[in-house]
Amino acid sequence: MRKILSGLRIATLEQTGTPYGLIENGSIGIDGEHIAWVGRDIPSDWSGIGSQDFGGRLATPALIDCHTHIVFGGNRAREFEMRLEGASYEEIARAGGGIVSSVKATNGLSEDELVAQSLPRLDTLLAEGIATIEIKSGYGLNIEAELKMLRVARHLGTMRPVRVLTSYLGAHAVPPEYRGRADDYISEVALPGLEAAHAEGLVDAVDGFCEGIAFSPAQITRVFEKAKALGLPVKLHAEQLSNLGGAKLAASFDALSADHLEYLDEDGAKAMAAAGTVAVLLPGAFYALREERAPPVKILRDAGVRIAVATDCNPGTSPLTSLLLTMNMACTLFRLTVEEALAGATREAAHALGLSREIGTIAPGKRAEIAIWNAEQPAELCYRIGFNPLHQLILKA
Ligand SMILES: O=C(O)CC[C@@H]1NC(=O)NC1=O
Ligand SMILES: [Fe+3]
Repeated sequence: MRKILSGLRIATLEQTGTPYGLIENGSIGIDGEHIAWVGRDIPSDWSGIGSQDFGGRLATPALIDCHTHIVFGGNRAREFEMRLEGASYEEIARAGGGIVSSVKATNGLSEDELVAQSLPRLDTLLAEGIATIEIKSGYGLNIEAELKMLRVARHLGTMRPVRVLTSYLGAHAVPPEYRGRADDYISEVALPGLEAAHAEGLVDAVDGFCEGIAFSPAQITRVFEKAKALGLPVKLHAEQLSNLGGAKLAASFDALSADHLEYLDEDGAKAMAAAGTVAVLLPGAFYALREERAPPVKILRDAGVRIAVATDCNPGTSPLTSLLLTMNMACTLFRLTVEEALAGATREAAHALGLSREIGTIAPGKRAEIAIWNAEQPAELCYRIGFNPLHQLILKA
């Protein structure tokens, strides 16, 4: 089936030299699930095809949230209060709270209950024009529970018109029963869990948390070696609270992305640029933890590192279910330009998921996943705080 979308200001996000790859008063030809053409003039062989006029509205690629932990049970509102009373995120984690408390809440739920608790977060995100989302495990921390989380993520993708990419995050935190024995946890849970998840077709990428309160570069290396042996791409939570060289380690495995990066240095940025590893910035966690050190955006720009932005939706450091607000935070807190923030939630997010051939810009051959906004300027998508101007999400002809 063919269809023409006309009367649009099209922010293609193609890197044409024109800001946003913008096409004024443009049209988009859709053939089935793919874009056939984009431009100001309708090709002659499309003259008899039905056209829908959008009266000058802004069109962008459908949004992509490339870093979320939306599958989890319970909430961490009490920790929010503890932080208001002066406790730090790390103190709470070392005292047995943090990720481990979400593990207890998650492992007490059945697969159906976990789906039911995660679906409202997915629906809230999708309402803002998202067509692709990455969902991590990491709140199970035993083999069966990690598999359950990934099955829930896969199931969510069958319940809504969304593409779900899963990331195995068994190396998220050391559970209490392995306290002081992180290497044993990697040997007895994280690695066999990854093998089992891969065997069941549940894993699209492998992630880890490289931090003093989580896993060392050497322990992450063991997980990444296993991922490599299984032919799986990797990504890494790196340099969030300190610099352990996680970004450089990720780049050495040609990682799809290194995420957070508040403590990234020039050496790490250069390694990321050389490997094509995308910097995924997560302003929700920076905001929620009231961090004072922002990611070194100038170093990333100067090194030529691709920059994506994502919600990092999780119960502890970023209970954020708005990619539009994330884009606003990326501009306001990290000083990204509007074009960088919008590219970060489309084109660059696609690169962070290894999907840049299929999605992330409006161009012939790409998937016909297009967000139409009640807006004219791309900046309207970033400057508002808590307003959703989505008019319509197009997913095929
Ligand atoms: O606190 C949580 O529940 C997750 C925190 C989240 N995970 C991670 O590796 N970094 C984060 O900010
Ligand atoms: Fe995260």
